[in-house]
Amino acid sequence: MASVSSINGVGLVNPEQQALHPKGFGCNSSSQFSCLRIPDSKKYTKNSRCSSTVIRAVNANSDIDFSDPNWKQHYEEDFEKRFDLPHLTDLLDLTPIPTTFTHKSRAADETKPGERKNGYVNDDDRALLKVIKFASPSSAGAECIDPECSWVEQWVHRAGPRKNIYYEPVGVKAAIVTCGGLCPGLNDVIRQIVITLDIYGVKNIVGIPFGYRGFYDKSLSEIPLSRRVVQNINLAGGSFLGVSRGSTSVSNIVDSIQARRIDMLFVLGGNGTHAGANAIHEECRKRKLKISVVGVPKTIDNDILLMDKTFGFDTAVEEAQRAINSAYIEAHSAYHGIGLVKLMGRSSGFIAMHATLSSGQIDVCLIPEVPFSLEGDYGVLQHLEQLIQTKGSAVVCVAEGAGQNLLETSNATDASGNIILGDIGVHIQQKIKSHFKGIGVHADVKYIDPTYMIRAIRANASDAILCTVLGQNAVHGAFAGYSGITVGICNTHYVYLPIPEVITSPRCVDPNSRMWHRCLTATGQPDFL
Ligand SMILES: Nc1ncnc2c1ncn2[C@@H]1O[C@H](COP(=O)(O)OP(=O)(O)OP(=O)(O)O)[C@@H](O)[C@H]1O
Ligand SMILES: O=P(O)(O)OC[C@H]1O[C@](O)(CO)[C@@H](O)[C@@H]1O
Ligand SMILES: [Mg+2]
Repeated sequence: MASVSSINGVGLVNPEQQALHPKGFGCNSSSQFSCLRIPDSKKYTKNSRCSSTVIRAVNANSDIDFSDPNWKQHYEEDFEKRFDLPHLTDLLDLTPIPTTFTHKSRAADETKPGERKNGYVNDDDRALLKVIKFASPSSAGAECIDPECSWVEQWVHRAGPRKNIYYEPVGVKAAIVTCGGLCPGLNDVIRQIVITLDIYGVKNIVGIPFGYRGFYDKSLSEIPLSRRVVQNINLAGGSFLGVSRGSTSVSNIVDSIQARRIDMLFVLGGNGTHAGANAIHEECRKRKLKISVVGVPKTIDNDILLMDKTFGFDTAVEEAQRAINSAYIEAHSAYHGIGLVKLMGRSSGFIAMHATLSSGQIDVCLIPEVPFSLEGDYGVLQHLEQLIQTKGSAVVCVAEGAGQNLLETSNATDASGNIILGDIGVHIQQKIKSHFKGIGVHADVKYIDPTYMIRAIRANASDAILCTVLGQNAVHGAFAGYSGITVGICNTHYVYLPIPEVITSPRCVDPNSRMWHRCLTATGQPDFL
């Protein structure tokens, strides 16, 4: 179990600075390099956008002395410490009790005591975070730690129910809160957390309404939750509890948690929400409270580090197909038709990239991680001109965070401090229209912005499964006595991760990755610079 000092604080809200601050997570690493430590100076770059410059592994590890024959051992030990999970017993003297969580397997113990089917996970079980051994730094998408690209083992903690727990379920009050923007699957996670708590024997379960606001807005009351209440909530999109952006000081939130006598807090949200959850966890530790704070990462943007994917992403990609297909049909049915679809993705182009790959109908995919020009010989407009000449139509997919350098920025922020982006979709639409008018060529431009429609729907089957497992594991993590952790899926295995490790920056598409290259192969688009 971790000592406080082994947890990298990554500049989260400190006690002096607890009020919310403007932020715009600089996109400093890609999925490929996500496990590597980002130099402190590069963390939480205020209001910077997702950069196309991926920090290559070797640069990120420039503080390692590779001439030391034991560097790998040091790295692996350091990694183990970084991914150690904060536990209530780090600060409190607690005695575990046998778990109350069992599967309903009849003959279980009495006949074969050694063969219980309840399958508890051992605290020392680990999952391997990275599974490819790159032969050379020049291998496509290589993630290297040293210049030779040696094999280094990086293990993270396996999620699941433990044999011993640190709470007597009957006395537990558990709370669930959903923050940030909407995301398909929020209700599935809420539902599964309630059901799993119920199986442990927890009777006092509440929802905090409208995100962190529910902790300080006196006009909002807790929502009692039970199996019966949540039974069908997964059939609808949105959040049964409501969401919000913006907040009060962490100290006020923890005062509220204490006043409500909450023992376990399940926090569903993106990187901002997780920064808040970690700050709440740190404040609880400071006050020596026996409270477990467990996150469940939520974002259609898929921009949380280290995870295969976050829930809601699959659904978003699937729903985006409807918009892309409409744009394609409009474009192909019109004389010189150009379809343009804007998809969400503030810092990362995962939705745009995957929707492009999935649809097979996109000619140009534009994402925040890859800079592009509209004008000029190599610009997007010139390429569209060629497509109109050769194919007679074209379809463009753009992520909302793409090409922000082409727009005038206001520096305005939302209630959570996220920069309000310029509308790249409208900008490109106007540019296409004026370009074709300027060259005297007819073009029929149809712009579709399905962003909120994509976010508000219910989870598809694959996301619903992910939500179910994450919800269960969140509860197992809290009963196991962990706090300041989040749940995720790494290489198809379910794991617990210390919150700071997943929010040092948004996860971004690596322009050198095989996936982006596959996307380029699918569209046939050139570089636009
Ligand atoms: N650094 C921080 N410390 C404490 N609380 C934070 C921090 N950043 C954001 N929050 C709070 O977390 C909540 C959600 O943050 P935010 O609006 O950025 O959404 P998010 O969790 O990043 O999700 P989304 O993916 O929808 O943007 C807000 O109530 C916000 O005030
Ligand atoms: O309009 P809202 O609710 O602030 O949310 C918009 C943001 O939500 C996200 O989907 C993240 O959840 C971003 O891609 C987008 O910028
Ligand atoms: Mg966010």
